[in-house]
This record gives sequence, C-alpha cells and structure tokens, in this order.
Amino acid sequence: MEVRHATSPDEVDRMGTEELRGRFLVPGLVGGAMVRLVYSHHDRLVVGGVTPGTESVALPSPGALRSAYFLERRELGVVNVGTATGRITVDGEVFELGPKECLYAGRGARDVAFAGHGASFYLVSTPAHAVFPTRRAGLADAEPVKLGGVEGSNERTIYKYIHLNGVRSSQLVLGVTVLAPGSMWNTMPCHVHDRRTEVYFYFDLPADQRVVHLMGRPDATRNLILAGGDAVISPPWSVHCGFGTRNYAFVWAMGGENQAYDDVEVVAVPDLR
Ligand SMILES: O=C[C@H](O)[C@@H](O)CC(=O)C(=O)O
Ligand SMILES: [Zn+2]
Repeated sequence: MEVRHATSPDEVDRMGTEELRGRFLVPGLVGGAMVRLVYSHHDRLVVGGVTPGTESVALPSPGALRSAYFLERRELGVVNVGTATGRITVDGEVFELGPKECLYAGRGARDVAFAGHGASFYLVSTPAHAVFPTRRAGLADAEPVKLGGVEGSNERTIYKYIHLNGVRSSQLVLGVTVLAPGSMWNTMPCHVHDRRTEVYFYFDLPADQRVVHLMGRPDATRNLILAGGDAVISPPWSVHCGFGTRNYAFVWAMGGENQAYDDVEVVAVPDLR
C-alpha cells in the first residue's frame, strides 16, 4: 500500500505538473487482478481498486494499518465501475453489484472478497469508531437527484448511496454522479468543505478522452488532466470540479468531521482564479 502524506495549500503554488500529479492523482487503481491500495493522510482515506475476473480476490490487510484485518477499525464503500455484474462476499454473505451499484461493509467484517468477469471495483475506506451494518445499495435504492441543465452543459444524475438519509456509516459519505450525453461539467459552481476531504474517481470515459479537473484554493486553481480510471484527492482546502471532452461518470467519496452533504462553501463562478 502506497502512503501519501498530507499537502498544505501553500505548497501547491510551487509545484509543477508532475509533482502536482504525484501528490493528488491516483492512477491505475482498477485494471489489475490484485487489490491496489493508496493511503492518504488527508482524513486517512484509503482508496483502492481491483478487476478480479472469475477467480475471487481477497481484500488484503496491509501492514501499515497495524490491524488484524482490514476492517478491524475501518469501514468500506465499494462501487462496481465495470460493465458487468460482480460479486462481493463479506464473511460468507454474497452481494451482487451491477454497474454503478454500491456496497457498504461495516467495521468488524473480517473477510471481504471480489469476483466477476467484466466487473471492476473501486474502494474507499475511512476509519470507523462505530459499527454500522453491511448493506448493498442498488441504483433503485439511491433516490436519484437530477441537477443542472443543457445551458450549463451540466445535466447530471446524482446517486447518493452512503449518507445520513441512506446507507448509514461512521463517517464515510459516497455516491455516483452520471453526466447526461452532451453535458460535460460537474460541480459547477464548485465548492470547498473544510470539514471533509473528498476523492473523485472518474470512469465511463473512452480511453482517448479526458477530464480537465480543477483543484486548489478557489482563488488559485490548478488543473489536472485525468483519464477514465483515475482518482484525484481533494484536501479540505481544495475545490473539486471538472469538465470532460465528452460525458462521463464519477464516484465521489468523503471522510472527515461531519457527514452533512450540504455543508459546503459554494464559490461564485466570477470568484474563481
Ligand atoms: O460534496 C459533494 C461532491 O463534490 C459531489 O457530490 C458533487 C457532484 O457530484 C456534482 O455536483 O456533480
Ligand atoms: Zn465536494
């Protein structure tokens, strides 16, 4: 497991493209047959991914966690970012996840394994100080919210899975946003939330297309050009929004001080620099 230390906003102004990408971009999480994990000291989020095939692949217990098993002191959100239905087994119970569907595994689950040809699993984990039950959340359970419009090229559907009025968790908040054909912008106007770190994982984007993701303080934005399958860490001081060269989907996940989805400071478009 790769460990990344936290970055202060003062450091960002001095960084060139490669250093910026090395700090915040997490490429290659899915596509491999072994679970890949990256630990960020921003709110101690762990992101990961695996593309298992028909053989079942177990969630490892990295030494850096100093725990008997991965979820001893943690909780986990998983989204199937592949194109076929996959299976996740949690302590012997099997959950089927179609594309864009979600599983929450609570603190204390000992054995987690992934399988399914054509499925790819994206993982986000946060520390947990309370136990919440393991639950599956399908597209139909998410009460999709439609936001935006064609004028702003941001017609999109937000599926909230793990949140205060959905699947309950200790601190993790997670959902999937799907852009409609012809819509390119996510999260515009953008925002910051100093009480939470957020990670985006972009997918459903053809290999020759890209998302221009904006990060940084609202008055000093920087851009990262991302491919489908890339995750990007947004520290609490950073905006997080982007526009694609075509439409796409992304998983958003947060950990931190609170779970209030609406607790954000919106940045007016003319205030961006
Ligand atoms: O804090 C909330 C997150 O940034 C996302 O949920 C925003 C998002 O999916 C969108 O506007 O498209
Ligand atoms: Zn946000």
